[in-house]
Parts: sequence; C-alpha cells; structure tokens
Amino acid sequence: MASNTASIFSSDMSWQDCFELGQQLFEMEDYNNTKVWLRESMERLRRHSSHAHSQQTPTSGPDTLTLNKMEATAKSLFQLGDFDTAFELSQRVLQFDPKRIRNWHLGDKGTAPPEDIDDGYLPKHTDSYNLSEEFAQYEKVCRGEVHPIARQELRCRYSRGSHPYRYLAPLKLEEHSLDPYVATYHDMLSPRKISQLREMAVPRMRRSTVNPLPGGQHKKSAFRVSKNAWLAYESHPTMVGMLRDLKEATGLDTTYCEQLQVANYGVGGHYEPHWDFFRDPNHYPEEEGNRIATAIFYLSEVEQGGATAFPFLDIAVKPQLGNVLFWYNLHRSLDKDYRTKHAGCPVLKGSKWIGNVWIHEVTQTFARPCDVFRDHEVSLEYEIIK
Ligand SMILES: O=C(O)CCC(=O)C(=O)O
Ligand SMILES: [Fe+2]
Repeated sequence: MASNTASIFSSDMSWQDCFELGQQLFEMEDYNNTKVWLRESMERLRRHSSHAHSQQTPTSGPDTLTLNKMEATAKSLFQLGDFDTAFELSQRVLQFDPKRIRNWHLGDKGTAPPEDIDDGYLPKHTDSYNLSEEFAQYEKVCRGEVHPIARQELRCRYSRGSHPYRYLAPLKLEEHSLDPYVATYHDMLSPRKISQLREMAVPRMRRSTVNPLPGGQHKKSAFRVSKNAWLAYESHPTMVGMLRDLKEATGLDTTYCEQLQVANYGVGGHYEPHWDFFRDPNHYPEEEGNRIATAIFYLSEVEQGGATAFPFLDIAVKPQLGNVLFWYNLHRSLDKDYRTKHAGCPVLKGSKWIGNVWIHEVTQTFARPCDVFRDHEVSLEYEIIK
C-alpha cells in the first residue's frame, strides 16, 4: 500500500512515516491495519540499514525515544496475541540496541516508562458511522475523488472586502461554493508572521480534545488526532492583524471570537467529519451566540493528504501557506447549516499547521442580515447520517 501511494504521488514514505501510521492505527484500535503498517515499517527499516551497511555508510538508526516506542508497541502487540509483529519489532529494537535484552529479562522494571497516561479517552465514531455512506463520501473527498458539477457560477476574483483600503490592496478571493458560502482568501499571512505564530504556540501545545457534553470533561478522541494551543489575540500584533484582516475581508465584526486555536497534525493526524457550530446552546455563552463562521489560516503546506474536506459539498481544500479558508456555519436566519459538515483529512506525509478563528453570531446583524424568509430548510436533511 505504501508503495502504491508512492507510485501515485511519486514520493516515497520512510520507515518512520509507516511506523507513525501504524502507531496511530494502534491508538484507534484498528489492529489489522496496525499490523500491515508496522510490518511495512520494519521491513523498510531493515532494508534501509542493510543498504547503509553494504555501502559502508554510517546509518542513523532509530533514536532512544523511537526505540522506546517500538519496544512498548511490541509489548502491547504481544499481549494482544499478535506474536509475529511483536517479534518483528523486537528484532529491530535489538538490532539497534542489543543491551535491551537484559531489561526484558527483568520484566516491567526494565521497560521504558509509558509516554503519557491516558485518563479519559473516547473511541472513534461508532462502527455504524464508519460504515455509513457519509463516511465513504468523506474518504472519497479526502482522496481527491471529487466531481465538480455545475460550478460555473464560481469565480476567482479580486475582492475589495468591506474596507476602503482594499481598493488599493484588493484581496485574492477563490469561491468554492456560494450556498453555503465557502471561499479562500489567498496570501493573507506572510511566512515571517506564520513562524512567529508557530513559535508562540509550540510551548503550549497539548493533545486536542473534544467535549461532547456541555460542562462535561474534555476528552482525547481517536476522531480528532492532533495537538493544539489557544492564544489570546491581544498578546501579539500579528494576531490582532489577523482579526483586522478578517473583518476587512468578510465585513464581520470580530469582537466576539474565541481565542486563536493553533493546531498541528502529524502523519496520520486527522479530524473526522463534524460541525463547528454547537448543537447545544449550553456550550456557548448566550451573550455571544453560536459560531456563525469559521476561518482557517493555513500555517503550513502538507506534502500529501491533510486537505480540509466538505463531504456534502464535494470540496477538498489543500492547505496552502498563508491562505485563509472561510465559511459560514449558520444560515442567515442563524439556524444551523448542516451542509457545512467538514473534516481535516488524514495527513499522509509531512505535518499540517492551522490557526482556527471562530467568529460568533452576536453583533453581525448589519454585516449579515437575515432574509425575509427563514432559509434553513435546505440543510435539514443533512443532519441525519445516511
Ligand atoms: O484541519 C482541518 O482542516 C479542519 C479543522 C477543523 O475543522 C477544526 O479544527 O474544527
Ligand atoms: Fe471544524
């Protein structure tokens, strides 16, 4: 499979990439696929090291941390009864650090400490969701199997947004869908500002969580595999500027936004289909209202995978450094627009960084007035999983 992917995209996956994928799958309790990827990874590591040996070039084997992970994974696989894969992993560990055999004879006292104790952990979506048409469609869109139909009305154009300054410096706008409205603003953040943001976020990054119940505990979940940090806009002029630019572009008032959420996905990282609006009013402050719109600032590109996908709209947006993907989560009537279900597709190669801005509904009355008629019915059928 790894070589198939490589032949399509003409780039190869390293043994570390395959190992990372295997580990993610293990975390998701997908043991059949775990086995395939871990074995592929070990085979590649074996080939990599024997090639280096035959060329008489010094090879940099796995570092201590990786060896610890390999050892811990082998142990878990052994306990699950997958002796062959456990054996294969152990062989590679011993190849690079033969002294470890002594620890194994000492039992638990000698093994590497677990990296992170998981207290609350939610499984992936239910099996029935993974078998649904909707999920199959999500996977298709992530693979780039989209069928652009009747999109003649969509344009790439210069936009003056809502500020006179933008007559001099118009924005580069690419429309993906008019109803619901989904668009990209190109070149909104310079590489220098992106580096600043990422540097500010790194020390605060923690494993992302989801919170299914209002007031409930935030939990790690296999349907959202990433790390994130929250940054206060006022803490740096770059972030103040991001809100100002968004306001100029969209006309929306950015007074009521959550803090900036910087997120990072490694290989295998993803965020399965979800809505950004809250379904339960207890989840958001009444005086701010629900999340009317989302703006994703792309803080990196991704070599393979990692698109933002809208399964119902047949849209997959590839991260492009400095671009902003913007959409409305609510109808003009402020009803939830169920067509806006979206996902962060799995990263296959590289690393993905984004900055999420969530703009709330209060104070947008003049920027986005409602129509004479309530316009929510078109999206109701998308609430139900098929
Ligand atoms: O990673 C992406 O492209 C989407 C992220 C997202 O939907 C979210 O953080 O709510
Ligand atoms: Fe989202």
